[in-house]
Amino acid sequence: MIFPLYDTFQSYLWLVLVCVVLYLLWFLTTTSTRYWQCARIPYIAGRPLVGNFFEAVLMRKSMFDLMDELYVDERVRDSPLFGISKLITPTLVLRDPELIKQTLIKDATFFCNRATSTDPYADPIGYYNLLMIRNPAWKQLRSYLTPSLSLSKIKQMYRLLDQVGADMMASLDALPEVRPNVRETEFKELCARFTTDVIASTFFGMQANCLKDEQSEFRYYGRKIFDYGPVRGLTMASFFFMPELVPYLRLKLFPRDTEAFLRAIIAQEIERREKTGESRGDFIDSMIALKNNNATLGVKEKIPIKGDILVAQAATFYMASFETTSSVLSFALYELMKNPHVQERLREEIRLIVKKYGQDIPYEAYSNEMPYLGMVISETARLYPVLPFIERLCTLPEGSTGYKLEPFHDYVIPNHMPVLIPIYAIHRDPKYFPNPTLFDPERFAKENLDQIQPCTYMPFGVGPRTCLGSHFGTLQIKIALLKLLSKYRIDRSPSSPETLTYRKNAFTLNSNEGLYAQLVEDAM
Ligand code: HEM
Repeated sequence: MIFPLYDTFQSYLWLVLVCVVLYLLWFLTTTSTRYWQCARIPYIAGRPLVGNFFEAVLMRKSMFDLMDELYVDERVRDSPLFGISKLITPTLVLRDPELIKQTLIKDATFFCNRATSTDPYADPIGYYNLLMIRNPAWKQLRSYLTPSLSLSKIKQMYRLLDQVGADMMASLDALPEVRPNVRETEFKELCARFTTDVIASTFFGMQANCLKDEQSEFRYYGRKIFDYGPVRGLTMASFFFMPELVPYLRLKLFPRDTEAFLRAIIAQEIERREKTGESRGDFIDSMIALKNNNATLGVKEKIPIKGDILVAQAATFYMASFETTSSVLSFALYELMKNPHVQERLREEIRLIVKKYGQDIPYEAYSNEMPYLGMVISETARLYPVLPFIERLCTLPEGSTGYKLEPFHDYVIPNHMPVLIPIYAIHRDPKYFPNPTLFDPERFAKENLDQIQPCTYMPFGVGPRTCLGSHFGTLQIKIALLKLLSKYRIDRSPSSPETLTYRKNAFTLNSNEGLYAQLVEDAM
């Protein structure tokens, strides 16, 4: 008699267990939404487990489009800040420029770290670099590396940059003509080859030859960093969505073969210079100096800057420089093709410079004598910022209860909450930039600059953790545009896309369409 009873009891026990597990799962995966229900600010409820990034995780929508949709959602569009869920983590989005200024500039000490992270033990090259490292080591590292991109260093690199610009022109001149004096090219690949050659030549003292050789190793490994197939896409997403789990998954920021390539070439170049005593005053020399001066990172644990930690610096500059710069450059060329009146005005400015200096244009002319060139680049970076958002981690002193947003808001940001600044959406908000999808460089004319509200234009980020290479990147773009437009006019080709859609599996802005155009010889 006892056995049937026991069986029934067992079945109930299983049922209860399943219910408890399901309840725990539900409880865990909806923590974030419950947090926002209790916090008194507008929020957009996410789905259990995936939060508000479901479409991006499934690679159905680009991060740019997704963030833009959240920004204009009617539940939050009148609020200076709102809550979302990054998987199961409550995440704050700041919409209001005053709040952005207050947190990321005035109180930057508490918003200097990025939430995205990797594991210092399994992935030292991915961790010990400016993009990922956290305070206090970030501050030390930034002070070690800032001199490599000072204005005087950039001026020293100018001749090398100019030479890569000449190589780019030679590669265009070598293209077959589709009609007399007309060639066709695709800008994304051209620009990536140009910016990869620049970083190799100026920072590493090497000839990458990407513009001359389609099989160049530098281009091959560079492409692999940003080529997001399903595995690499998920790896990159993990650093952003679940940095806490990254150490257990032993993931790496750089593909393993790219890491091995960089390790080999940097070690070789350092060894060569140490043997020959050659000094070029470039980034590699600064790395050798850091090593020889026994520079360290960290306060309690002092990590010597040598070996993989040196490779990490080179890898970051490689990663942070070529894709960003080539993205803005290729979108600028695309907009110039679509807006012939802007192109003509820019060519007129360039014509005067070429008339004045011939081919030997001094470095200073780029900063002082071509305002319209600067305006075209600024407008491109507004319309096409390379990142969908800037991200930070609220990091307060031990024991602090939270960061008060008063007098702007009575919400208190808890310690360790991720904070996002949706720069793409803000750049396209008609409140700050009327008729926002119109490509209009006049917005950045000297007399109009005071109409741009602080913290509404952030293509290079904001606060002390802003881009270290903004001047260097901008100079590369200026040189490439000047060289190209002084010989060619850019016209539509039958393959030019009319409108652009963005790649769903990329963290940086990249179009699905190839940016094809015709180059019509029209030398000045
Ligand atoms: C037009 C080209 C470029 C654009 C639009 C761009 C944009 C950005 C943005 C949005 C950030 C994040 C800033 C933040 O979180 O507030 C960043 C960070 C960074 N960029 Fe750039 N970048 C460009 C070129 C470069 C170049 C050429 C280099 C180096 C040679 C570079 C090196 C870096 C570094 C090292 C960081 C991390 C800084 C830190 O965390 O301390 N960037 N960049």
